[in-house]
Amino acid sequence: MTVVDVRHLAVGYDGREILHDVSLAVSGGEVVAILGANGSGKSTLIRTILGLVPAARGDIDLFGTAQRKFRDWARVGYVPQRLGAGSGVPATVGEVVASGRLARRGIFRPAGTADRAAVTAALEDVGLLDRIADPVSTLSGGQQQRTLIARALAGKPDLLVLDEPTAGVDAASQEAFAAALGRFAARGGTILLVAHELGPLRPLIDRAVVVHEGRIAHEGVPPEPAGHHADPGHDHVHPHAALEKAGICEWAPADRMTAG
Ligand SMILES: Nc1ncnc2c1ncn2[C@@H]1O[C@H](COP(=O)(O)OP(=O)(O)OP(=O)(O)O)[C@@H](O)[C@H]1O
Repeated sequence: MTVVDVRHLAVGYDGREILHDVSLAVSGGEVVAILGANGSGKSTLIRTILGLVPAARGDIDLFGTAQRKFRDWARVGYVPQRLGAGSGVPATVGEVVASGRLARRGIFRPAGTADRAAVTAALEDVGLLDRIADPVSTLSGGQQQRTLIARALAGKPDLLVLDEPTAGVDAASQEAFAAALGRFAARGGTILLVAHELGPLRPLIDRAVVVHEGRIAHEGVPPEPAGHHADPGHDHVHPHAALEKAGICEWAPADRMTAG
């Protein structure tokens, strides 16, 4: 079953077109990474898929239903770029994760046993159960990101959409994050994620889609790990030239890899 089907999508802001004729299909159980340089339109693509940004042209289907008629949003979990450092959110980790249950239970019905169990399981999954009562503001950036994935997992979605989940996140959190996503994928979940660098997520990725200047420039296996490109005999003439052009080859100097 095709979980996300995007056809000939064009999107713009204030009359300036950002995405031009983008088509992308994600099958059930697939893990797809959207790669590309800063400003290429990756976030715009997933935000349009989620209905957060209107499309100028083209069609989007979710789980076989036209997005404008789609109502089953509980099947979709979204992990945004980050909570925002110093946003002063007074909520506890447990409350943030519990908010991921709202689409499942409805705002006016109190949380039940299933909701509490889902919150506990999701926090356990990302290794933060011991922080359930702590204010999120006391967590590190990486732990806050893990709280956001726990919030999405608590809703028991079939599709997880993540925007740069590991950008600027400490190594321990990246590993915990990758493990939680791996378990979600192993249960048959579908993942669509935006990334600059795949890092520990690489083994999970079935397919990489490279967005360059608002178009899909390349689609296929994820780019080679840094070690291969760092080989002194490596002449940089390789099938991933499109990736290099898009500025996302992972061996690129760090100063060209500014996090978005
Ligand atoms: N709400 C908005 N209003 C106007 N322009 C926007 C808006 N959001 C994004 N843009 C512009 O659209 C272009 C694509 O942005 P987008 O965030 O989709 O890129 P990206 O590939 O996700 O970049 P990054 O890796 O930096 O997050 C950029 O030029 C950006 O400035």
